[in-house]
Amino acid sequence: MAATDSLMPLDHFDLTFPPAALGAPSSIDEQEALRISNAIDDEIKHDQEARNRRKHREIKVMLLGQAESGKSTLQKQFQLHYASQTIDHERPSWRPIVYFNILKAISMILNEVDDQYFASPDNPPHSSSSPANASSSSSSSSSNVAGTTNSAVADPMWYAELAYLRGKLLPLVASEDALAAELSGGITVSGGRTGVYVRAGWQVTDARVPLSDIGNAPSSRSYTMMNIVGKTLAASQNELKQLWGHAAVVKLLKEHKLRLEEYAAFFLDNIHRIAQPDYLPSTEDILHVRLQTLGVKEHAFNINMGATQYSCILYDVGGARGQRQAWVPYFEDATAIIFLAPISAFDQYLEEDPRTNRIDDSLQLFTTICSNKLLHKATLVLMLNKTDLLRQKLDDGIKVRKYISSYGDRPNTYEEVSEYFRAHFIQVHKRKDTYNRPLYLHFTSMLDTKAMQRIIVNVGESILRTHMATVGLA
Ligand SMILES: Nc1nc2c(ncn2[C@@H]2O[C@H](COP(=O)(O)OP(=O)(O)OP(=O)(O)O)[C@@H](O)[C@H]2O)c(=O)[nH]1
Ligand SMILES: [Mg+2]
Repeated sequence: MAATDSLMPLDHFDLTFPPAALGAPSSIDEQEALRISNAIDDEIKHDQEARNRRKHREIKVMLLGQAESGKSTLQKQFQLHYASQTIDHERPSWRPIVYFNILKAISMILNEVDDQYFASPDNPPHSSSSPANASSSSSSSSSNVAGTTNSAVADPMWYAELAYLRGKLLPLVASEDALAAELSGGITVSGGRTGVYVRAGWQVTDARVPLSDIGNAPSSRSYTMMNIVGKTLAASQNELKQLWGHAAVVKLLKEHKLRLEEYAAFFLDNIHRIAQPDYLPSTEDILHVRLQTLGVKEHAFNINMGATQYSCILYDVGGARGQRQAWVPYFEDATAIIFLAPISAFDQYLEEDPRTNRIDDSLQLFTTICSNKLLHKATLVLMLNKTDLLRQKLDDGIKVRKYISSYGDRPNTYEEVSEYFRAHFIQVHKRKDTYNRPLYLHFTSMLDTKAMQRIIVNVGESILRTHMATVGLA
């Protein structure tokens, strides 16, 4: 019978041992084997605990929101707070991007000037001879904010003045594409209205990793290109200032026929400083720069809380519609989401879909974020951003109800409008967040460094406290 037993298929055997065999080894060798096995088990447990501890000290924060909502600017504010020395290291590499922003602004101004003043064949924009008073209109205002004109028709002198300035500035504008090509490493990406894309690696992606500074390498083509643009900028700075302060341009801005990006006024107001040969971008310059993010960029730094150091990774994403599918793979691991909604954008439409109001897009996007199952463990922080621009637009008399009819007859004041938008976002959170997470909400103006540094500490603490409670360390 024993022979039959041994022929039984193996899976019919139940391997059982008497308890004594486990608890009481019968020989010295077995005792030693058990000791080693227990030691290995302890080691594995210890490793696992260390891994868990490390994991619990790792914070992953995603910055989400539509394009131009201020995500990369917030990332720079984090960098300023937690890794400020890296900003100094990066400074030179921002110089060509500042130049590029300026070239973009000038070409937008000249395009609009052409459309508005030179569209008729009677007024071709070709004259390049210096009119006797080429700068007379412009000298009346050193900044567009201050100077205004309400004349319903163009002053006849403007045509000659604008044509002259246009001719002087054309060489500068002509270098826009070449500089873009250098910055993007020869990759052409359709730029749209904003049109500032640069190759990955130009912008620092990890605040702890030193920048491989293309712009500092004296032999590089980028460096040569940047120097050419810098010299052309220095040579045309007076004409640039005249165009920027010209009554015709002031008029277009005042009538909202010319809409410039946020950075334009700041850089053009500071043109003489930027045109210096030894120009090095200030922190304020870096915060103002517009550089569209492509894909998902990681930025790593450490946060200390009490005696514990947390390693934090910020994921800064491209916010345009075509880029949003790239966010999803990062959701499951996210400790927190900081959602940015620019509430100044009530009178703007998406570049990628000109029928969609930008506030509406932000609300829809926030709805999908609140209800996304992959994000159910993430702490939610909402920043209603660009409050400085909101105030400015309301002070300029732009009416919310013209763009958002449901706003009705409510007063067009900052307090009412900001509260109206806040209520809408809170409502979305209440309705769509089935996990009943708290919502940490802040009104922000991302360029106000003093205020932002306070908010960043506050947000960091909220995220860490919630995280510690979740992983049982509180
Ligand atoms: N005035 C003002 N400008 C801001 C504010 N926040 C951001 N900006 C400016 O808005 C522009 C766009 O900001 P970014 O941080 O590049 O926007 P983003 O969300 O990263 O955009 P994408 O990378 O395209 O998704 C930059 O020129 C910033 O300087 C703000 O609160 N007030
Ligand atoms: Mg960005």
